[in-house]
Amino acid sequence: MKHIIAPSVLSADFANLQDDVEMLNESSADWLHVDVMDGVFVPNISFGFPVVAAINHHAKKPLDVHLMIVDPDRYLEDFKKVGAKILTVHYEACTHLHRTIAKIKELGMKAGVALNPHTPVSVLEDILEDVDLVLIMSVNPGFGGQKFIENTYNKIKALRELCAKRNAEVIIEVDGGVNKHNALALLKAGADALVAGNAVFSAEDPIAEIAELKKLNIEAIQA
Ligand SMILES: O=C(CO)[C@H](O)[C@H](O)COP(=O)(O)O
Ligand SMILES: [Fe+2]
Repeated sequence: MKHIIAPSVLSADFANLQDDVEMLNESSADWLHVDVMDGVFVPNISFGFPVVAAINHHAKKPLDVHLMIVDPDRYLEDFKKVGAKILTVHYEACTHLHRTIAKIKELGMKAGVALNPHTPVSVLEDILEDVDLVLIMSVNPGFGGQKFIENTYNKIKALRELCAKRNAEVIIEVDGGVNKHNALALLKAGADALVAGNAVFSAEDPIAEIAELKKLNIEAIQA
């Protein structure tokens, strides 16, 4: 278990992005989660390379880039150039996932694969040894601030079992509707990394909110 907290800048104030990135630098966050949406794979467009580069320019923590785009192979090198340290593609968006994962690692980034809520973890059985991270979507991707899907707990547990069966070490990340009320249960189910957008940025004191999520981590380790 790694116990990583990754606030999602999708919920930041885009007109004052530098302030929010600096706030995250000062916080106990481990990674900055960066959601790239193309308006095709998901029904929303977020931002592209110049914005990711600008975030990276001010960030003192690794960028955990979540690509919600079709045919991500076209842009892997570009995301490396703008500062991605962890690059996650969607299983549903890749025709040759094994090749895509190999290319991400060849470029010197950690390679992740994301699953939509309807996609069972079993589809990853033959790629588990090759990936560094699996991102389980706990909402349908495309927007921040959505309601957490409860079946996520079953998926985390099933993925943990699959990892044990295949003797694979992967970081299990959960993304969507995560907050201080469900975080501990997610960690206990076997999650290593939690993404939180709305919960952090809608809080009166985002730094305290992140600290609270980190504190839950400590409780989980001790449990
Ligand atoms: O990938 C995402 C949406 O597709 C975001 O990372 C996710 O939704 C985080 O936001 P919130 O915590 O507000 O649900
Ligand atoms: Fe995300």
